[in-house]
Amino acid sequence: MLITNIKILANVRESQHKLRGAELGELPVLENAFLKIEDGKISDYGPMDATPDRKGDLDASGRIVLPTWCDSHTHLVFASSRENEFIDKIKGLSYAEIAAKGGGILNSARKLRETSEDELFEKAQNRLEKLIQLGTGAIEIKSGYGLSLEGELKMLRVIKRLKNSSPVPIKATFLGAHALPEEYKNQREAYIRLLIHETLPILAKDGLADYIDVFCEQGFFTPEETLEICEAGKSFGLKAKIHANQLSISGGVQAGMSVGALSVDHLESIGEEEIEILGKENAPMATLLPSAAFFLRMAYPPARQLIQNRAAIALASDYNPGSSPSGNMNLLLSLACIQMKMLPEEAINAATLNGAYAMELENEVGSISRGKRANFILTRQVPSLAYLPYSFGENWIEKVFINGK
Ligand SMILES: N=CN[C@@H](CCC(=O)O)C(=O)O
Ligand SMILES: [Zn+2]
Repeated sequence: MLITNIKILANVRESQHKLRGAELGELPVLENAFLKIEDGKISDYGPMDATPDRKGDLDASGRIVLPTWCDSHTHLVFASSRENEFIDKIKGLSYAEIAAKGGGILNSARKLRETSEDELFEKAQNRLEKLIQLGTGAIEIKSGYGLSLEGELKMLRVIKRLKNSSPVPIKATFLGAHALPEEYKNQREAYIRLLIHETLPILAKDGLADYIDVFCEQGFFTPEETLEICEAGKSFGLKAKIHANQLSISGGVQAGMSVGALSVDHLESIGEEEIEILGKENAPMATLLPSAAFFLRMAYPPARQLIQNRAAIALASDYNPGSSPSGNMNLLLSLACIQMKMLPEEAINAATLNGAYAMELENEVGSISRGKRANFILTRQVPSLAYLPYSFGENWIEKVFINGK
């Protein structure tokens, strides 16, 4: 397939690396370009005057082509929505107060227990199909609503089925340490032992997870526990992706740095020390989830300061029923620009190439590069790239291509 007369072909890269600091603002584009796809992969691209066949199969005049979104942090597998808590929040209860009275993650865990594996799979598959139509072309999905040996394995098996049935690449993360389950209320150590000595060996043997995650937060898991769990994951070959500094300065960034995490995610509550750590060359990806801050009416992560200090930033949806009941990456792009003052180029890089790095999928997706999957978005006729985050809520997508289809 040959697409011709593309007004702007965005994020075109012959070579690449993880984008830090000012590099996030550099989005390579080609104007009046063509894109060629063979066997589901990008085989060529270039300026229109360099193509011998100017007719092509699809005329993209006036329209932009950009890589699909790489959503590196989601909780896509869950049993049901939690709009009753949404009402509680409107009435003034905080996320922590809702969690303390048995809502939140524990509420989702109760519902998951009553839901069959097949039903969970169908619901998640349905959500994933909708996300693909909204431009998501690679995704990470966490467990963490099982909170028992059987429950966590059930979630991870659902994610494995999604991997096998979906056309987009998927990474699975074990988040058994998402909350202390009710039955273990007064037995933290026993629950951590269950995660490390019983659950991890089984899921590793069955190849059910790529990464390990811990909710490192006051009232959830301490930095010491986070380290212990992540080190155990590491011994089974699972790199860490940590829920860090969402509700408080939790020590999650330091834990992530010391365990060599692939990413530390959230970062609504960070200070100078954490920002400095994240600017180091070997620091984990700082994954920002502005739709969770939006939904919970919390302060947004300090994206500008992070960029100034050379952090590598990815943007992800955090799609989950409690703090971000939307996986819409287009809206997220607008939130990143409007609320965190990221420039459109920075936000697009963070939601594509850096998102791919946060899932170790950088050789498959995240940019328009020869040999990568032909996963890209074709927009409707739009005036410019900046129009995409500017026109928040508008559906400017004409078509989403996955593996060239
Ligand atoms: N903060 C922890 N986990 C999710 C929320 C999960 C839930 O509320 O169900 C998050 O990333 O925001
Ligand atoms: Zn999350």
